[in-house]
Amino acid sequence: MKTTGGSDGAKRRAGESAAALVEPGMTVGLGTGSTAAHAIRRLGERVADGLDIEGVPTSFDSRQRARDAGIPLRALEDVDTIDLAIDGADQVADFALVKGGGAAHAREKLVDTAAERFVVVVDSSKQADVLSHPVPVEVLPVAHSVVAGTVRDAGGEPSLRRADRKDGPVVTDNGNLVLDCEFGDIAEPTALARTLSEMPGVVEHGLFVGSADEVHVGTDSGVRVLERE
Ligand SMILES: O=C(CO)[C@H](O)[C@H](O)COP(=O)(O)O
Repeated sequence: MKTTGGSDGAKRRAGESAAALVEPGMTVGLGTGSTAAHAIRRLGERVADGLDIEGVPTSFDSRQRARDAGIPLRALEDVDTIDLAIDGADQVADFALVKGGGAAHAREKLVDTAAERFVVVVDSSKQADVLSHPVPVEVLPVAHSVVAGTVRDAGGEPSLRRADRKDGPVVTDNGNLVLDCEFGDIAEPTALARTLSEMPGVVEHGLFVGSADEVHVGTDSGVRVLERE
């Protein structure tokens, strides 16, 4: 798993803080990434102590982690309600997020948006006044050149995500490709999200606007909890 952002201790504190919100009987969305992994590990410990929950993974990686942690799982297609989702982010500004550093944002958006309560877990290096992180855009493989052109027309600079340990592109859990799209400062994330969603060939993009209810920010000494009013 790629790791970005701040210290592992800060990520652990954020993940464990969110895991403490889970109550018996809940169906819990399990996010992807190194911070969400701490929440999954902690939930596994609570399950071993008798907590009765079901997890809904957002990726191959989070499913493997949850299995290893001993969390009973349900597939996304078998679930109609999710009580609480815990997921990481690449950048957070005023409850708007850029996600998809692990190329899992399509399923993450399904799970996180469906959840009654969506709790974001980050370390403080992910906080910003204005979003500026490149936006991952998952595209149908045949569409990557066309979408790259459309992104340029919209003022972005796309770059096909390449795999580290393989020649060629990253292929998502859904069999698609990812364009990381640089837009500079994103002053109006809602408008950009709509523009990206309307592009033919786009499966899902990593701008999450209006879905996060809480952000648990891990620091070197504790956790700051931000709640949306
Ligand atoms: O969106 C994601 C995966 O698609 C991750 O949640 C995001 O990349 C943050 O990861 P990490 O906690 O490892 O920094």
